[in-house]
Amino acid sequence: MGRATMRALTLPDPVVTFIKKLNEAWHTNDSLLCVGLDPDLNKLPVHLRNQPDAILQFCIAIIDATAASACAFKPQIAYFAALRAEDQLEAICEYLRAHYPHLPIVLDAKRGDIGATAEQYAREAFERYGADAVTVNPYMGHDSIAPYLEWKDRGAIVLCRTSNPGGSDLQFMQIDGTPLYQHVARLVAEKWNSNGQCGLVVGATFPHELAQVRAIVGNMPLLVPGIGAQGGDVQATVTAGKTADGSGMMINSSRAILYATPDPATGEDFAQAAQRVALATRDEINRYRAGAG
Ligand SMILES: O=c1ccn([C@@H]2O[C@H](COP(=O)(O)O)[C@@H](O)[C@H]2O)c(=O)[nH]1
Repeated sequence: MGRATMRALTLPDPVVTFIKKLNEAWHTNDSLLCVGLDPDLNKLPVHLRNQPDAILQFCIAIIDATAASACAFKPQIAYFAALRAEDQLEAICEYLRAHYPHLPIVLDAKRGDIGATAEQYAREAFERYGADAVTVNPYMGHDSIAPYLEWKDRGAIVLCRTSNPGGSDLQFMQIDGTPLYQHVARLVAEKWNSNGQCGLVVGATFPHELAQVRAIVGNMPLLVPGIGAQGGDVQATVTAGKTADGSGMMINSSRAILYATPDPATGEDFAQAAQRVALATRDEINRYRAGAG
């Protein structure tokens, strides 16, 4: 298990809010790239696959290789839960806090439930994993989000216009002549964000909608998945979603970075390949941040 076995529990500094940490990460690393941690055992290099802590070793190698190019890390909880590897996710979050305390951890869990259950989900994200922010589903309304907002120093990132094609089924429904995703954006910006801790998920696969959301929510941070494996256009994404100072987004890429190795059969150089792609993606994003506005 290497360095991560020696962990003592450290939690995020309560006076450093998610938003402050994210702002500093954008500037310190000159990056809007969020590296997604979606470990799929079948895609891991063969020399790691049969090890009991394969997920942990793989993710730590990816983190060390890409941290200098990233503004955040986004572990997707399903990849860990499906493999009964939540203990490895805990160790990964602990490792991130210990070695890269300036980079926010965004737990992608897309939780949504009644308030009493949401309280437990919030504890899971913020206490168990020590995440700086968690993704949540707005479908059940304000009382299902309120327990996350009680954690004033952490972020709640609300699904708004998701990157998948089927997102249009509901998110494009017209209500009073306006699509539902815009109602969500307005609701979060004007009501739910009273403590300034909210963000929105908007897919890079829909740059037009990304621009619409940016116009509604001002400088609110947006988590933007959909470049890389999903084919979203980087230039269109940055142009549509950046704030006046050329920041405002965590543009996520998972598979394109995690499985960048040219030889998945041996995969010995997977971390180097990930480093190369992360750096190139960060630089490509940065090319379109200049001349912001
Ligand atoms: O609208 C959404 C919301 C979340 N995701 C998540 O982001 C990553 C994308 O992975 P890639 O390999 O870069 O496609 C993944 O964890 C999704 O669950 C999203 O894609 N779209």
